[in-house]
Amino acid sequence: MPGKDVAEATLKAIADPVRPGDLLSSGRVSGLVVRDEGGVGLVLGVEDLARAAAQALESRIDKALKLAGFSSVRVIQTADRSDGPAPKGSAVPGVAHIIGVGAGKGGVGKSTIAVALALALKRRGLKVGLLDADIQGPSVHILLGIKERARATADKRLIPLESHGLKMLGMGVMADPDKAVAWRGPMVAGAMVQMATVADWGQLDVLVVDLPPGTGDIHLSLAQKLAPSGALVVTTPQALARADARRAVAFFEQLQVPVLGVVMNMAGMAMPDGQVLHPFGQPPADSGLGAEVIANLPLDPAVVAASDAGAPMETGAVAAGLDKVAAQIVRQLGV
Ligand SMILES: Nc1ncnc2c1ncn2[C@@H]1O[C@H](COP(=O)(O)OP(=O)(O)OP(=O)(O)O)[C@@H](O)[C@H]1O
Repeated sequence: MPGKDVAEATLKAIADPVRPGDLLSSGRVSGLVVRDEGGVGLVLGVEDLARAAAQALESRIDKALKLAGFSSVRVIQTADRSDGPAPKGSAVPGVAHIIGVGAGKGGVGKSTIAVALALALKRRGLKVGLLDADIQGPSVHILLGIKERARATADKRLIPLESHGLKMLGMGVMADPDKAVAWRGPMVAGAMVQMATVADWGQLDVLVVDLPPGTGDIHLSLAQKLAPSGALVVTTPQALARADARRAVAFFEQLQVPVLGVVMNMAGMAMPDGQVLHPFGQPPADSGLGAEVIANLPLDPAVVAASDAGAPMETGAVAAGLDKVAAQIVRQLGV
């Protein structure tokens, strides 16, 4: 299976049609991801190319990478929006803003924080939906204690389930939740986009999307198809998790999804005698993540019990931390 070095060498061999240098040195291509199954994905900046030239370049990249041995090539064309106005709204009708919650590493509490963020936004009086985009490892329905399955309207639109004042959809509430386990990346991403777009969400102020860990097809599709207003990255203070979180921050930026902030989860654990333990290390003064740490949340055993009971906590230190995060996000998005 060809690796990232092969993809880079292939792109370096193609001259940029307008800028000096090749497709990599000119900054034309970013967000290069090579997947285990032999697929490759990248972001192609086309702001200075006419439509026909952009299409021609995309086909040239597709052909060259397939010739180099990649089984599938996914190119996302973007025009630079960095100087543009504030986000105008999502690509899902009726949904004002979409916020992705991601993490570089698994198990850092991303789904727990996605649920807690959705509840904090709801407490501010907003209409909030929650989409579990972790198609192959869904857990949001468990965290919310949902046992039913989603039904569809007569015209085949999915009806989100309602729980704890949120609307929710995800693979875990579909008729056959285990069928996605053997799906390839593009099918998984397609399922996420379908759940987001072919659902009757009604009017939502915010749709929170719990992304799978890492950087892959789902993240690319979120950026390309759903026009998210921003992303939140969750990590623990552990160096291993922070290294992956830094990659996740960089990936969102390459996809031109603004990173609204980083949540440092399990950043300390208060003992009954007042001592604070740091099982995942002390949060460093300079996180080096490339985005602002907007909350340090404690490790609270009550959160584990509440998660297992399907009754997420709406009080306590973690919920209070998320109230501050929600307030900041609402300000950033102008909701
Ligand atoms: N602040 C916290 N205090 C205590 N436990 C927590 C906290 N945040 C998350 N957890 C616990 O950590 C575990 C992992 O959380 P969660 O499933 O949300 O992580 P994740 O990053 O979404 O994992 P995955 O990558 O597998 O989807 C769960 O048992 C959860 O209850």
